[in-house]
Amino acid sequence: MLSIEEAKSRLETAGQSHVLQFCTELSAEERNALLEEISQLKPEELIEHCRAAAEAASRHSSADGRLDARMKPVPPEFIGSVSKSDKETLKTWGDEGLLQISQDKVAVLLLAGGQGTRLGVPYPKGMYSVGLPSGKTLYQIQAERIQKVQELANVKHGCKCTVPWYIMTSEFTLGPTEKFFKDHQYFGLCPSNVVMFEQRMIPAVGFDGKIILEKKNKIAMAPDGNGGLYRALVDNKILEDMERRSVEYLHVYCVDNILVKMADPVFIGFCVNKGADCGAKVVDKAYPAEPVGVVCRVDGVYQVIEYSEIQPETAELRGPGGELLFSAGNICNHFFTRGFLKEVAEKFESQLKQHVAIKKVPFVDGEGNLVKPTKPNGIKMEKFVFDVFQFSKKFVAFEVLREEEFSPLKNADGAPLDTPTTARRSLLAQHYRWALTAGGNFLDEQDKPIPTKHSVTQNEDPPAICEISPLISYFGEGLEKLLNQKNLKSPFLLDENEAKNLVQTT
Ligand SMILES: CC(=O)N[C@H]1[C@@H](OP(=O)(O)OP(=O)(O)OC[C@H]2O[C@@H](n3ccc(=O)[nH]c3=O)[C@H](O)[C@@H]2O)O[C@H](CO)[C@@H](O)[C@@H]1O
Repeated sequence: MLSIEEAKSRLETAGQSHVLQFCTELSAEERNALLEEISQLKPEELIEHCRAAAEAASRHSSADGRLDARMKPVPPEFIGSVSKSDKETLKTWGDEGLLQISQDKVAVLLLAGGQGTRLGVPYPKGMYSVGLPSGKTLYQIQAERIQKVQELANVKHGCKCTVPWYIMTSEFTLGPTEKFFKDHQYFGLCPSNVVMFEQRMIPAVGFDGKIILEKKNKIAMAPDGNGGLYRALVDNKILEDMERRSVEYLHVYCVDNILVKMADPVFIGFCVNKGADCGAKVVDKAYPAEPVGVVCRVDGVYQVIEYSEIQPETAELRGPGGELLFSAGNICNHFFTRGFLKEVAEKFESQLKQHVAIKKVPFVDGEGNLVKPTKPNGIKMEKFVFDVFQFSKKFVAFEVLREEEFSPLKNADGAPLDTPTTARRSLLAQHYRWALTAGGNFLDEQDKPIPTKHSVTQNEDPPAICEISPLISYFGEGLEKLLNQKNLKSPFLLDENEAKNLVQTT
């Protein structure tokens, strides 16, 4: 640990002496906590960080840094598409993906270091349960999809493969996430195949370039954005771990999409077949202001322009047929080869753009009183996971169906969109469709047939409640032998026990 003198000189060099202004009032324990935080901050990096933050904030308010004028849509022929591909092609990609999975070459990597401020729960988002009949949390659903995709590859190729699960956490999420997994016996996965690691935290800075103190002995720190992944991979020697396990392909995804297809064989197979080193799943944007980034080209280079950084006029632009010009909505599902990640981590990480968020950051004033600002007073700097696309030698985009693959949980119930209710409904609507396609008939509590509805929106519950465990079906496969011509009483929960019952009654 640093001594007070060392901390003083470090902070003086960086022009941040005020961080120790309450030092004499602190207990030994409180002082040590502050010294520990200061010891994490390297003086050169700190100087650069505070300078860049203040500069970025002044640029932020001007229009200079905007890319809108240079944005071009991704040409349609460069986007692979689920809806525009025939069954045979989709099967070829899916088979390729399962082959790679069977050879232990595929891993998933979850970005779970965010604070989930909009949802407003005091624990990591993955621990959230959206109120499904099974009560499953997002983490449990994801874990079970990993088990199922392993099983699909095992059955097809007669192997016993592993899809390791890397989970990037932050100071906010590591402890509770670890505990949650332990308390739930890793949801049936082998603990050694679930690798949690922590991203870095960086200080929030005021408009004057000074670090903000959130308590007398605590710097206001925030995770360095999901693009902090690349530094975290190096800090925690994750690329070496991947190499040891012979992992070549990574499916990187964000925590809150209840429909996420873990290690999606079709996406992996598509990217591998195209020889891509980097790829992104996209959906057609639902409406111009939808809070999703758009995949586009700027000066011929692929990149995502985040929803917070695009002008509303640009988002509204339409093509000749009335369709949105920038319609390739980023769903934060990325494909990377290990080789590409290594190159980024070794050569390009320092070139990643710093994105600026101007926020209200609670702080202690000169007298030590806690102030909750009513106006934004602080700058948080973040890197974004997709900012590495520009370094790709072969980038591909893959358009998937929203109703099958994207329903994010961002807001608390009461908000119009992306809530626990919309997430639950999306999953139940999907399982309802799968059950109907498999030939099931739904009955109500009085054993009366429930009329079929072929299109269910996010604003309503499906006419019958049906939840299918990921351990039974990954993308709707294998249900016909269980459900064809069966009467299913709503609410119907198809888990392993129910599957056994159904087999016995066939
Ligand atoms: C920067 C980024 O990817 N933005 C995408 C993200 O936006 P959005 O603004 O929704 O991004 P979130 O803040 O939810 O973060 C996305 C993911 O990154 C994780 N996270 C975030 C911050 C951090 O420091 N560490 C960390 O691991 C979060 O836990 C989450 O799993 O998802 C949308 C789809 O739902 C996309 O359209 C956006 O383009």
